[in-house]
Amino acid sequence: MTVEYIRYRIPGDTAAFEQAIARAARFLARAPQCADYELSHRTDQPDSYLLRITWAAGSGGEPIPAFLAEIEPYADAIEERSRYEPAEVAGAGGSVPSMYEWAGGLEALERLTERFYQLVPADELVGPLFARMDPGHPRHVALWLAEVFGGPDRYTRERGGYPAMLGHHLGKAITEPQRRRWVSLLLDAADEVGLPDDPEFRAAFVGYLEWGTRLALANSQLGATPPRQAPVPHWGWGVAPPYQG
Ligand code: HEM
Repeated sequence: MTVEYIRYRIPGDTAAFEQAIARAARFLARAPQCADYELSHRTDQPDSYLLRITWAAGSGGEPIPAFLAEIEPYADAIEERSRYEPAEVAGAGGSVPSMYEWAGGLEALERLTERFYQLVPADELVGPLFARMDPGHPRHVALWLAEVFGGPDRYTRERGGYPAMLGHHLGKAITEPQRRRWVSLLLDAADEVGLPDDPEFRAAFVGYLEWGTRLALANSQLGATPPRQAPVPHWGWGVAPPYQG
């Protein structure tokens, strides 16, 4: 993930500038390589603006021609344009903890997946799928969940990110009863290891599991052609944005 900052000084019509950026932003909103964006202006210098664009992990921030065409008239007003990579220090601030923090961090997610993969082998529906499971599997899935729920991006850096995760499911032909059992066993494990059981956390947690397992099922069917490249999804407390094709 990279974050691009574009700092503008607009001596003239700031309303026209904001409208131009709003038009340009429609193209950011539709671009899969854009994870987030925000325009703000300096409190003590209202003609000084900062456009922040967060490029999705693994995307490289490929140019978006329609977006660039809209901001082109303000090219001379750019005072600084630079890209940053997030360092290790990150958080959501004091107001809203990430689901990762709320769950208890990596240690709690590892307890969850360790217990889950103790339950799995004995299960007649999903056990056979995991017969040749890599011994590091519980830890790898914990790293994935950590990244999804707002923790460090270690699955991307250490395990190959979305393409690797997808590769593990391709051709497995997961059935709906297996999917349901997978979710059910994971929730049993969540209760057993004492993951937070408040309504808000569990609603968001189950929301991700439903979404993720339904994708895993679809992607695992013979002949499925899921996207081979995509960022690791980031799941938060609210609802998922609408699927726009
Ligand atoms: C939210 C849903 C899911 C998540 C987050 C998830 C996560 C993962 C991850 C991260 C891996 C790769 C681990 C590694 O890097 O070594 C993996 C592999 C795998 N997953 Fe899933 N998975 C999900 C759903 C499912 C479902 C529903 C099934 C089957 C019922 C399934 C079966 C498997 C199998 C068989 C492997 C390969 C295990 C091995 O042989 O090492 N997954 N999963």
